[in-house]
Amino acid sequence: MRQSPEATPPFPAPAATALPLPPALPMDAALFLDVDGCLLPFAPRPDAVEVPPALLTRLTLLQQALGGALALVSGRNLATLDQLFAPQVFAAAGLHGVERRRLGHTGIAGDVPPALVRARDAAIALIEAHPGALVEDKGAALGLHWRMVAPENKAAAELALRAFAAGALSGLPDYQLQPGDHVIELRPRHADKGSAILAFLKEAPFAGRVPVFAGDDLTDEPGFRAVNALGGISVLVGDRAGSAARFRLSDPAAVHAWLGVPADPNPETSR
Ligand SMILES: O=P(O)(O)OC[C@H]1O[C@H](O[C@H]2O[C@H](CO)[C@@H](O)[C@H](O)[C@H]2O)[C@H](O)[C@@H](O)[C@@H]1O
Repeated sequence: MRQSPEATPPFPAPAATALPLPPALPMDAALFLDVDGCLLPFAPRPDAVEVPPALLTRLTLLQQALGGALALVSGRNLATLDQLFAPQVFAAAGLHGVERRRLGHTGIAGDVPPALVRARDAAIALIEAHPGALVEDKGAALGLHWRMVAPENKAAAELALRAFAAGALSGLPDYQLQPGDHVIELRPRHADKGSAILAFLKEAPFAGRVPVFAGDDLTDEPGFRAVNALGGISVLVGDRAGSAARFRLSDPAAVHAWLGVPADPNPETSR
């Protein structure tokens, strides 16, 4: 995976592949799971992902076995997470920790500043010049994607979208850039995945349990640091260098195996 300039550590980082496999999931875990790139393999577009039935069944069983202490912690918004994982409803943090909802509670959606609406409209106009690029309107956050741009045009599209996002940020004082896998996002900066995990851990049924968090991308790093500080289990998915995670799984299929999802007899449908 190519790293964004924002992610470049100031010193050579240990190879991610040197990290050990995580231990078996403790039954007193408070389990926090990133979605894209961790539970689900990447798809060409944000709306092209599907949750395999076996994964949904296993997450539901784990939620029960852990006394409800399982939460999705994602860059997607809560409404999209609920659509993806329907008919199940999980405790969840959305928009990289900005939205948070305990089971049985209603999540609070962030306000959408007018400058973000203007940025969305300008981004929609901009991507006309970059076929394959797309704008993901997440309400209080905005994703600019270039995964589907033709290989020969990808670098130019990435450059243009990153420059556009950096420019739009100047009109959004409470926002920050969130680099991700073939995406740059504008999102509120008052929360992150670490603060969301810490907030869950102050409440039942998460409080007093061993925090466990698996994720793949830069947005997951604050979550890894929060879990590490509490002596929990942080699991990098993939081989991104410079992660604070202490354990590693190679891909979503390995995450499924670790979580106890029965193997798919037809792997093409779940990868
Ligand atoms: O925190 P996550 O649950 O990992 O969400 C991070 C972003 O994931 C989505 O984008 C990524 O996945 C797409 C579907 O596989 C892919 O097409 C895209 O290239 C990836 O960047 C989602 O669309 C974003 O809103 C999330 O912030």
